[in-house]
Amino acid sequence: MSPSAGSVETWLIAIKKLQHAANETRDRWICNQPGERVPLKDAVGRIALTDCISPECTPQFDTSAMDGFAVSSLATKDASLTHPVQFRVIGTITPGSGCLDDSGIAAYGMEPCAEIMTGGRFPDRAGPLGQLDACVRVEDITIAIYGNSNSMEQWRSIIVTKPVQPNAHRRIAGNDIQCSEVLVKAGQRISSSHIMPLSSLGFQDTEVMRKLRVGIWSTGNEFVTKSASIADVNGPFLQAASTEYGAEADFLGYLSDDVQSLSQSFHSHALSDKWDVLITSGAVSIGKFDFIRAALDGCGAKVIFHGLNIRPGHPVLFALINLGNSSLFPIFDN
Ligand SMILES: Nc1nc2c(c(=O)[nH]1)N[C@H]1C(S)=C(S)[C@@H](COP(=O)(O)OP(=O)(O)OC[C@H]3O[C@@H](n4cnc5c(N)ncnc54)[C@H](O)[C@@H]3O)O[C@H]1N2
Ligand code: MOO
Repeated sequence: MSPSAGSVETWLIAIKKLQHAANETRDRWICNQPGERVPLKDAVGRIALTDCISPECTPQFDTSAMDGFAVSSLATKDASLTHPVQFRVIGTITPGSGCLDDSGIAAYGMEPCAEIMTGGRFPDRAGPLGQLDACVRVEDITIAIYGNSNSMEQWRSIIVTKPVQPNAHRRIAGNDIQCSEVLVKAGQRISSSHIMPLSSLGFQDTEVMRKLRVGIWSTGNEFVTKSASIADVNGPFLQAASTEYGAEADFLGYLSDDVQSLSQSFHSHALSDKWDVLITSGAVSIGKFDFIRAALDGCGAKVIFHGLNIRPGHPVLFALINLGNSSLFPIFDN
């Protein structure tokens, strides 16, 4: 059957048929193939084989969103320029430094505060007026230094002249990622934006499906015999586009305009199971030398569509060959 005006399908219907065939092939076969483990740096563009589940929450504990001082917000509720509140600095917390080191440091009757850097763990400490629950930014306070700079007696205090809101600049544990959250779903294409959450939870590699293997031919005696100076543009393009979409692409060479040899090439390549998808360009219209359809019919392929109401690309054809597992998807050229 040639792609006559009566047999053409709409683009939308063709895409649905294509997706249906692709989903069936994936569910029936590709998902059951063994995957491979790749380091995160090589995972972008690959399809996740399994769900990546967060083993814990991040941040694991409350952290500061600003560089400043952890104070009791309650102690600042009446703070003003005329009634400043003073806190004594009892230590410094940096990211990774863990809990506040409290070896002998005391506030000596004054409200305590802890210097805290962005990403530092909120101290589990309370002063007389309550828990050090909020961070006041370093630019919002005044620092006073007491004592002799040459002696161990030196100590610092901060002066707060405005109320600090409860939990100000405090990132709550689990705010970024919850425990058991799905970071990447099986079947999802991994993008660079997945790498940060995966890294933050200690993933160094991930399990992905093996790459789809695509075999590509260009057809036409003009390429086989090199009789004319016509450059093959579809072959290089289809390899590049397949690679861009995450496949492993092999260029299989040039096919001549001959039904028998076309049919034989399809048969042997589909049977080999070396490729998941075979793509041809050319010989798919209704010209005297357009033998793709006859060759496919000759090797028992099931044509899903041949001819769409689009221009350019009207004679495009999609077929499934069930000899091995390959789908054959010849496309037009012009
Ligand atoms: N008092 C103020 N504090 C902050 C202000 C501000 O205006 N006033 N701005 C905040 C904003 S906004 C940002 S953004 C951060 C920028 O901080 P830095 O670029 O100086 O980064 P660090 O302080 O070194 O680190 C912050 C945090 O990020 C963690 N970190 C750093 N590198 C990595 C890495 N490669 N992988 C994972 N995590 C990393 C680090 O351990 C800290 O936890 O400043 C705010 N503070
Ligand atoms: O510059 Mo910061 O990124 O607002 O958090």
